Amino acid sequence: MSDNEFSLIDKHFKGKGGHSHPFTRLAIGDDASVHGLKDGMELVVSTDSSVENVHWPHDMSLDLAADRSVCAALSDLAAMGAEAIAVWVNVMAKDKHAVKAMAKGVSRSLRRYNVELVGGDTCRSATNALSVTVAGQLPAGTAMCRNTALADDNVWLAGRVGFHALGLKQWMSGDKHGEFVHHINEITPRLAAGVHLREMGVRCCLDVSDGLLQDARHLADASGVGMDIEVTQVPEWLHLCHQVAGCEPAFEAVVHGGEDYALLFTAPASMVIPNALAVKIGTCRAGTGVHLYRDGVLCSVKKQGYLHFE
Ligand SMILES: Nc1ncnc2c1ncn2[C@@H]1O[C@H](COP(=O)(O)OP(=O)(O)OP(=O)(O)O)[C@@H](O)[C@H]1O
Ligand SMILES: Cc1ncc(C[n+]2csc(CCOP(=O)(O)O)c2C)c(N)n1
Ligand SMILES: [Mg+2]
Repeated sequence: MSDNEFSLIDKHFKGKGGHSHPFTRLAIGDDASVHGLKDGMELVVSTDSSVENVHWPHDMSLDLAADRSVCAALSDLAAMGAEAIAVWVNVMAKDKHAVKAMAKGVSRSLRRYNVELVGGDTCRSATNALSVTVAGQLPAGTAMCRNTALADDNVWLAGRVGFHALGLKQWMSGDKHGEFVHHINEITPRLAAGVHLREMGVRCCLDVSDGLLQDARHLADASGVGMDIEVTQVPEWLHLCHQVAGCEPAFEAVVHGGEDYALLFTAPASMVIPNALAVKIGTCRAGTGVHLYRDGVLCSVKKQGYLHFE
């Protein structure tokens, strides 16, 4: 008998994620999943869509695209400092081959981070796409939010920026084996770093999906502070300048390139952050707006980061 959506779900999704978490009482198979949190814990939920030709190039393999989509969604849990505990994946596919390919990437990514697939939906669609809902938990009152930066905080970055954008540029220009291309295949949700930062007492964080400047503005605006960032302090700045033939394209990628999913966070100057975890790239100040400096010189930046409807 040929596959229909029910046999596809049984074969390719049921039991294909990471291990079950005590949070989940009922997973795939019923009308809904059932969950319960321990006293003193809070539930953190986020949802994220990825669409072919918008979030990944049409000539990228669908299992990699699905892997990336799950990781991008998990990154929002990392940004909140939550432990990932369950994922729901809606798969919208042009045909059953696409379902199988996307299921492979979903399974691989969830096993990598050992998060259970507890439900989802599978349907035919004019365009291949995924919508990924993620749930996490953390001790009540400890979530790292965007609106809690203070005027004297330092600004830190855990992870790299610019690499994904440079990889995408190479891929789109036909250079499928360019030195940066592998960065578009491997989105890393910084889950362990997020939990570590939250446990250290960090309270203000977001993940950089749309570009350093745009996301820094989100954090600064939400907190009602200004921010000064020294762009040359981002990890591997000089490497980027050398590898992409100059600091101009490196600046463009670092400032506006999204999808590296580094964690941008602020912390009081008294808080010691290990070098292995993050680098200091700036400071908050009273006022508004994000000022970018390059070797101490204020830069005038007109462009925005990634915007869906521009
Ligand atoms: N259609 C919608 N309905 C309700 N809330 C929405 C909708 N779209 C976005 N939001 C909310 O707006 C806020 C910002 O959404 P956005 O997708 O920009 O999140 P982000 O974490 O900044 O970016 P990313 O999704 O790239 O991680 C989130 O709280 C999100 O839940
Ligand atoms: C084919 C193709 N074109 C452009 C991009 C770049 N891109 C798409 S969405 C996004 C921001 C994050 O998404 P969201 O804000 O929806 O979470 C970025 C930087 C890509 N990855 N693939
Ligand atoms: Mg986010």
